[in-house]
Amino acid sequence: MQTEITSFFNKITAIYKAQKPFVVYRKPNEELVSLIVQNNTKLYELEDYNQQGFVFMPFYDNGRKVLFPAKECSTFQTKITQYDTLLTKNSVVKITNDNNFNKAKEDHINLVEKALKFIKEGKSQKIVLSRKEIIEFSHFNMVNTYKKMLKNYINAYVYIWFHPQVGLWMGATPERLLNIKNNHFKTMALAGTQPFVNTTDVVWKDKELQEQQFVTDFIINNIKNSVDIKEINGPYTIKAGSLLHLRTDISGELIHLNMLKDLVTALHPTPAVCGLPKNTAQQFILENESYLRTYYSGFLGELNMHNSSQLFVNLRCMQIINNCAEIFVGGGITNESVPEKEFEETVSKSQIMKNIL
Ligand SMILES: C=C(O[C@H]1C=CC=C(C(=O)O)[C@@H]1O)C(=O)O
Repeated sequence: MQTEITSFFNKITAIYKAQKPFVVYRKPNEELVSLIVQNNTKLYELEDYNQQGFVFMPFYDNGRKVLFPAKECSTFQTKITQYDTLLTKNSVVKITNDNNFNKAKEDHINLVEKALKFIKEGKSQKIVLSRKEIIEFSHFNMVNTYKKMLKNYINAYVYIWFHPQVGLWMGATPERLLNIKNNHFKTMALAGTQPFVNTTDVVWKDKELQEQQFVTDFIINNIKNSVDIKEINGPYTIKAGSLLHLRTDISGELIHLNMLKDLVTALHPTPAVCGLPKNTAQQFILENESYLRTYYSGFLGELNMHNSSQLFVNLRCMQIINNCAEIFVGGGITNESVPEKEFEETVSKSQIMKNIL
């Protein structure tokens, strides 16, 4: 078993060295780790939602929607039950210096204040604002970093995704966008954050309860005419690394089978990563965040594979560029937000990625 796992990880290293497009992923609370390797280096763009394969989708509609088509790919799988035996050698990390930290703090607080003014003028109810933190390291070991992510974030969707024309992304996301199997669907509203301190039995403030309710209401309102919602369960507290979030599960049945595109369009981007109203918030983000999100807060996953589609929102993620990790972190701003606290929340979120580097 151990040799099988070792050769699985050696394969990933070899494929990356050969610069072939690939994705390796493990779904939340599962043992199976899947590796999909595209047999050529072409960049295929998703043309319609009936295609089969693995999608990597941007936050903005104008970004490249990448598909690893099933018919151009080979799949390998392994089961990992014992995480303790996985090697966890450290990468050597240089921590960002204080000047960068202070500048990042000032910039983020200014951005949150601008959004707060916009919200208080009645132009929006919620805007999710993010920033990019750059960590420089002298040595990076992709596979060991991934092993640490697998081990530490059992209830997350943990992946590495690579295409030579797009780059190398890694993440451990707690948020499912959509799961469709036959005529059943499930999705979730995930928002609100506080640090995990020994217990999940915590009290949530009105700000977090409201920002999460915005997401639940948005999802229900946007899908209720095209699906039969059978169950709404929540909000309840979940642990994601060193943080807690509020989550509501929403599931039910599709009215007809060919609904994937309609549902994805109705859901993405939810107010968990964008805001309300959707277009106003997205415009605000585009005009005011000082960088382009590209694939952060987009989504990824299996499309029409094994009779199901399982898509996850790309959060708690980073892009590796040369000897740097660019870590993407954001949080929901409502009229009750305190700018300094919002910055601290992004610091806690980036720590989740830093812990495994
Ligand atoms: C936008 C992010 O998180 C979302 C998911 C959970 C909690 C969130 C929050 O409390 O703001 C965000 O909506 C991120 O991690 O970058």
